[in-house]
Amino acid sequence: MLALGKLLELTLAGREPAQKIQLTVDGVQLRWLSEGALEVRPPEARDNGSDVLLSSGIHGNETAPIELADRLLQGIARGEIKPRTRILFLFGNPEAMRRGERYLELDVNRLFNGRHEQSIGPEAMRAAELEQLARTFFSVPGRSRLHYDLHTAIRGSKIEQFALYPWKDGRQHSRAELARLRAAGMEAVLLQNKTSITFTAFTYEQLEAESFTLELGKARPFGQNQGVDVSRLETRLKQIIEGNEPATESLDGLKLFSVSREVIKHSDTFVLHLPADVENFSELEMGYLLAEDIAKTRWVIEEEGARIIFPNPKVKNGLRAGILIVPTTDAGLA
Ligand SMILES: O=C(O)CCC(=O)N[C@@H](CCC(=O)O)C(=O)O
Ligand SMILES: [Zn+2]
Repeated sequence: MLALGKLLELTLAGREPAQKIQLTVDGVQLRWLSEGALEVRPPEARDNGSDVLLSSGIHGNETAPIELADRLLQGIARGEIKPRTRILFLFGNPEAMRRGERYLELDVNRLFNGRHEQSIGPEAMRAAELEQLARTFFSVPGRSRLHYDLHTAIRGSKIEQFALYPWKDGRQHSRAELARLRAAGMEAVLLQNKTSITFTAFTYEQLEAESFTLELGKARPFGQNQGVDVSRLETRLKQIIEGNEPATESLDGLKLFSVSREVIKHSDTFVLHLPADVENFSELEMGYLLAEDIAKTRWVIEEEGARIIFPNPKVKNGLRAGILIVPTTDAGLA
């Protein structure tokens, strides 16, 4: 096995490889770019013109996606997976991965689209570096661009695997990409309707990639992910990488949601009226008092069919403490 196929091992050990470029037996180039960052380039004759960014470990304790990326990269390094796409593997927050924590001081996934410029510290610098790595990778004109940012969630979920699709003014969400996600095992997609400061929002809004945050189950430590079934996603990713993806147009069984409101925590007096173990996608009744904050701010459910995802009263002031979502249709898809 090539040393660069062990990017995860290198990253967890905080080591730089002696050799930065290696070739697999069938001529695939692996190039180490920076800590937790490696580019895969197929031989020119095999290149199908697609660029795929696979990020994981943006939150250091979300290990199932990191292990999935590691398996794919090892398969490539051993010559078992034969890529026809360029691929950029990124482990988002190496120091948090080493410590088994979501983040150290700042949530990296709230520092994109320029937000890192308003902060200091290692995570702000890492977000800037990730933006630069993604910008360089997606700078070749005329190629298709796909970004999957792989996560697991803090809590259990009534819908286990789902995607979040960023938004940009004047750009329509793609039905073909949703069909691809359905085939990869996603059960629901949340269609965003405003700009954001996450990694996928950056690559979608600024780099013209088709970008998705994928939630794959509940976050657990390394080696304890038997309960997170990524088999359908893994199969689809291999097919995308090898350029032999079966055609699919079906959205059958895929639930679509849109954002009704983001619940923003404004002060330390913020209170969320939900049990600590509430699951993502839990339904909330009309009239339910969801949260209270400074200056008698009240969040009362006014939407028919409302559900909550990512409820988290512990976020820093000014950040999202949950998303209220409602069912939507496929009417706006391109
Ligand atoms: O379980 C949670 O509360 C958070 C899980 C997670 O990390 N989700 C991502 C979603 C990113 C997006 O909105 O596209 C995050 O919160 O960063
Ligand atoms: Zn995450």
